[in-house]
Formats: sequence, C-alpha cells, structure tokens
Amino acid sequence: MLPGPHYDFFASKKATLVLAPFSGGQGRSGVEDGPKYMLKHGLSDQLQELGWDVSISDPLAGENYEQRNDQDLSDVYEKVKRPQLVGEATEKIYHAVKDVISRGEMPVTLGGDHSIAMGSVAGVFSQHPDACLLWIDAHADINTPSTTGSGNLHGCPVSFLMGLEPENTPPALKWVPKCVKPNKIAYIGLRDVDSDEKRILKEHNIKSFSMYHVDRYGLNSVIEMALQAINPDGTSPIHLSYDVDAIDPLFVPATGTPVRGGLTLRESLFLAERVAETGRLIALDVVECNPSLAVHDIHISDTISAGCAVARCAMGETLL
Ligand SMILES: NC(=[NH2+])NCCC[C@H](N)C(=O)O
Ligand SMILES: [Mn+2]
Ligand SMILES: [Mn+2]
Repeated sequence: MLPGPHYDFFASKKATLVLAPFSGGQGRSGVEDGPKYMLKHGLSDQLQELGWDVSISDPLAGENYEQRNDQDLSDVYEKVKRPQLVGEATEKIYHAVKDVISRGEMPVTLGGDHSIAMGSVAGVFSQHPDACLLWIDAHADINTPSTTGSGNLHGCPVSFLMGLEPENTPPALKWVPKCVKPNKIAYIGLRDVDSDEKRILKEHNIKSFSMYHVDRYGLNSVIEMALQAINPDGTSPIHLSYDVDAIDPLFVPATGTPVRGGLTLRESLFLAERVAETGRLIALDVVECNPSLAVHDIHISDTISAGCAVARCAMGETLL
C-alpha cells in the first residue's frame, strides 16, 4: 500500500475557532449564520477527534451586526458600502486572531463573508510577518475602493491587506496594516475576476491559478507551483483563506456569489490535505457559507459539510 499523507507538525495541536458571524461585506443576509451551522454540524468535536484541543472565541458576540447591516444605509464612503461596520467588525476579529496566534494556537476563523479576512490575515501577519497567504476562491477579492463595481467589501480584502490604495481608504479601515507583499500571496480556483482585478494581478505579478490552470496542469501541480512561488524554501508559515465558492456550486450551492465550473468536492479537500501535509499551516479561514440561500435542506447540509470537511482536511484528517 502507498503511504497516505504524513503530517510532521501540529506540535501543540491547540486551535481556537474564531467565530466571525458577519455579513456586512456584501448584501445578502444569512452568511452570518455560517459559524453557528458549522458548530451545529459538530466541527469542534470533529477536530477534537483528530487530536486537537479546541477552544471557541466569539469576538463579535452580542453586536447584532445583521440588523445594522440592514439599517446602516448611510454608511458609505464613495462607492464602498458599510465601511464603518466592516471596519469595526474586522478590527475585533483582528484582535481575537492576534491573541490566538500569539498563544501559539491555530486560529480557525469561521465566516461570515470574506471581508473578515482583513481581520484574520492582519492578525496572523502581525505575529508572523514572514507568512504567506494562499487564497482559495472563484474570485480575486482584490478590488480597491476605486475599482469596485459592487461596492461590497468582501470583494476587496486583499487590496487593503496589500495597502494598494491608501489615499482612498475609508477612515474606518485605516487600521488595516499593509502586511501582504505581492510575492507572498497566491490564488487557486479563480474563474470570475473583474477586468480591473486582472490588471492589478498582472501589475503586481501575483501568482494566480484559474480553473484553466487546474485543468491544464492538474490541481496537484498547481498547488506545487503556488507554494513554490510564495514559499520557495518551504519554511514560511502558511495562512489558508478558503472561500467555499471556489468549490463548484453543485457541491456548495448555499453561497452568495456562486460561479459554475469550480473545483470538485474531492479536489477541494485534496487541496486542504496537501496544504496540511506541508507542515506549515498556521491559520485557516472558512468563509461564505450562507444557509439562507439554500433552496432545499440538502443544499444546507452539502454546503456546511463541505466547509467542515475543508477544515478537517486542513487540520490533518486522512482517509486511511
Ligand atoms: N468573497 C467573495 N465571494 N467575493 C465576490 C466578489 C465579486 C466581485 N468581484 C465584487 O467585487 O463584488
Ligand atoms: Mn468568492
Ligand atoms: Mn472570497
């Protein structure tokens, strides 16, 4: 029998689930229920079964962000929607993730929409400036305040983390540190990238693997190429930011911006297993599960179980 993956890390095997029930980075409510559903699905017990000591932190507890999302129509800055709300929530997430990582535990941030990665990534990079970022997504989420067509901040977190447009940064988002260098981020799964985003990716020479590349070279080679680009000597810690819409909507239907032609369920899990196997994963986000967008109950269980499986695979689950 060929050996399965071998994991030579997870020394402390302590993780904290950082709940980020936040929907203000886009317009569709329900995505704030992601963390609740993943917990109900048993994620915490599942990770404990893998040998993790799991705690839960809830930095947005009691803030009622959903209601404010509906009401705060005056919260705009030029084209950007709800900067105040997003700024406050992501800063709380930032502090929570920073605490977790500085204790030597793995932060597993459960969204919420992808704007929450401004908090999680900034928190991780504050303690590990040498880290690299693997962004798994159908979208590049690198719009700037001037290029965004939708005004939704879940389409912009990477541009803020890279400090691309300081002059147009809404005041409430000025706290986001410029922490991710263009040679330290790679994308896998892209298939819906706005034209300005394509220009930005090219200008900064960011390693971006679309579904074309997955088909052309196979996912295994694409992962190798991505890691080689952002972590050439294999020593940098890795933050994996996983938008479930990278996975084909056949498998993950309940998400806000589904795009057909994505990763198969098996590919999506292999990707997480392969990153785990590097022994360098220090932080994980799982975002954009929106149970409210399900048409049938089975859409909810498909979506939530895929999100939980991504987390388990990234944290050492093996098939054999
Ligand atoms: N995290 C996401 N699902 N992002 C979708 C972004 C879609 C589009 N590019 C926008 O800027 O609005
Ligand atoms: Mn996406
Ligand atoms: Mn995203």
